[in-house]
Amino acid sequence: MSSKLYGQMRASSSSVLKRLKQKNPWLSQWSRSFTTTEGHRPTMVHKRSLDILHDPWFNKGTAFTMTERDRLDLRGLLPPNVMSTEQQIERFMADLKRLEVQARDGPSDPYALAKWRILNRLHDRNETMYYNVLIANIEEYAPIVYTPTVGLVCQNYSGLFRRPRGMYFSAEDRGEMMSMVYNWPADQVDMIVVTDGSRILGLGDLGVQGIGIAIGKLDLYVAAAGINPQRVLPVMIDVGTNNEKLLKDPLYLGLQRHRLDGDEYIAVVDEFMEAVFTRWPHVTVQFEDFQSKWAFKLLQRYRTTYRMFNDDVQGTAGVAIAGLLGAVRAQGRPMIDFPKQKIVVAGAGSAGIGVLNAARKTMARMLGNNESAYESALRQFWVVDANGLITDERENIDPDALPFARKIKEIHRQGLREGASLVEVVKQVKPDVLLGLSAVGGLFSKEVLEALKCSTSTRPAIFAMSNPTKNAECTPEEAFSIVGDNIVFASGSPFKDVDLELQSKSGTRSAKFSSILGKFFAGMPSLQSVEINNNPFSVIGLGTLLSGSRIISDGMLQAAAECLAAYMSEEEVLKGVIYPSISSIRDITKEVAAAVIKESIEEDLAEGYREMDARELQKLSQEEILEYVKNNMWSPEYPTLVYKQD
Ligand SMILES: NC(=O)C1=CN([C@@H]2O[C@H](COP(=O)(O)OP(=O)(O)OC[C@H]3O[C@@H](n4cnc5c(N)ncnc54)[C@H](O)[C@@H]3O)[C@@H](O)[C@H]2O)C=CC1
Ligand SMILES: CC(=O)C(=O)O
Ligand SMILES: [Mg+2]
Repeated sequence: MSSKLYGQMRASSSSVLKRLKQKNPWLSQWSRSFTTTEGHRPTMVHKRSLDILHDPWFNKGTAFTMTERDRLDLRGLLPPNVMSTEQQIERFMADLKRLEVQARDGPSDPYALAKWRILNRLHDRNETMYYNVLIANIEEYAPIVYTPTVGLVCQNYSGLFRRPRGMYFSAEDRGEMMSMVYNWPADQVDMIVVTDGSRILGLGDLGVQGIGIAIGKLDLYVAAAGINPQRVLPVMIDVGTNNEKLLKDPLYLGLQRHRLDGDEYIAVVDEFMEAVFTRWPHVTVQFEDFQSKWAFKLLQRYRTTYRMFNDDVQGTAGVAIAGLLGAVRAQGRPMIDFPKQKIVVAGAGSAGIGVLNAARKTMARMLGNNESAYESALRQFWVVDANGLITDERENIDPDALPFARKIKEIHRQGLREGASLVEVVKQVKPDVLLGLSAVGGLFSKEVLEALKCSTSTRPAIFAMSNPTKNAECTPEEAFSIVGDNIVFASGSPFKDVDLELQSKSGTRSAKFSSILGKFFAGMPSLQSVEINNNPFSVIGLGTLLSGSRIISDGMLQAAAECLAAYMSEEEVLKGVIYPSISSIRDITKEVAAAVIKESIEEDLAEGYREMDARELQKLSQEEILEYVKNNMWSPEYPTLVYKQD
């Protein structure tokens, strides 16, 4: 193509772009956040021709310039019109939006799986564009790539599986993992999310199909925490499944045998950990959706030797603490009043116990951080599991739940008993907070919510944290319509906006609730409803990576929680808005990651990252740490590609 003709094409594409922007204001917003790569150092690739088009890390599709097409032997392999990134996204979005004409209602969206498929295909062919689409539309598509749709994806994975993503280590690979790990093409991996598929969201054992959760979480980490997608690795450890349906399913993709247990199970996970830390010594490994039986054991086993954390135990706890402190502030009280809160927790699994341990620790610190503070904090919790209220009369009590078992004498004085039902407990305790991590949809029934109306709090808080949407303990609509509008509400999965006719003293008014993705970067309420989800804790990964911390300490997790808690202004919190909007997720990430780095420096755990060694890190001021984080957050931009022979 002559340079004149090429120049005309560029000019015409810029006028097309202008017209597109007039028609679609969101495009202008997108292009502001998309910085040009002109003048940047080119990226060397060892591939040419079709190999590049088939590589999602390097593929730009129709956006390859004519000079690049010549340089990389792509000429003739693409339609001749060179498109701008804006045009590419416009074309893609037009396709995706076709499904949305009658489907604007989030979780019950009948096209959710179709949207996931379209996005997944884009992910397979062009990662840069995929993350541009996700970042620019995070509120809308986080519920597709993550909860609730990711749950549906995992349940249907055998049918949806097309191109493999991530790595699979199975019980059959024992003895081979140290070499297998070198089959992954990237020399650098910063973040691994690993699952054994034994407890996927609230959906139970989904075996190998649980890989979807590791993929979905990492998608958000890239979009929200600015982790480089070329350096993330979703992993499935397939030790079999105890899901009888999958064991009989001829289309099931995993090992069709019952799960390994005991020492055999540990040997597989040990081998995996050794292999990945041998090849990538600086990686952070996040354990996700392991059944509680293993979640705590593996955390104890590895946390002082490897850079790892368990998101369901520790990430959930961090975000819940931020929310619980926010709920105290929403009552117009100082955070230091947290140890006075009466908290009923439904669910004593990996997530529930993780939250309880962290809440106990936070209260104890506020009460003096001594033994008696730890003891007296325990009086603030009532824990209900599948067998009712847990007391010291319970037989075969899970050791992790043991500290929270109430003394039977004390409980009798409160008019309760071992195994008391949730509604009985709420009636007698009149709690400030009712928190659900039970995986039982509708557990906060009309009766339970009616009982909460007698709460002694000026503003009771309801955290219906179970996922996906159908497992939420109650909906915001139920909570607000039964308990009243003077509550704080947060959910684990997003709920569609609802207009409620709320009876208030001033008459009937309409309230709009919206929820967004919480845990990692919780909620985006327009009134009091918000999503609370451990997602903000991908930031732990970013903070750990950039500090080069040897391990992830309790202090680093606490620093992240406190930073998240302090993020909201007094005015917002008094309105019941206790978590920031997901649309500000990258800004929150920066702040929280900086807090994690600072803590790791203070605890003398930081060893530095790339050119920033430990000594340099220690010299950084607060502003410089923020700048350092910002400069190291990945953004989706096409690099200029230059071919280099191997
Ligand atoms: N929003 C968030 O950030 C997070 C949400 N979760 C969700 O929390 C739920 C639980 O996760 P895990 O603790 O790992 O599961 P788990 O299976 O380890 O624990 C579930 C607990 O709920 C209890 N339970 C069952 N039926 C109950 C009932 N009728 N009343 C009271 N308790 C009952 C069980 O006895 C058990 O203690 C899942 O739905 C998961 O998706 C988990 C992590 C983070
Ligand atoms: C959000 C999450 O980690 C869970 O539901 O398991
Ligand atoms: Mg999880």
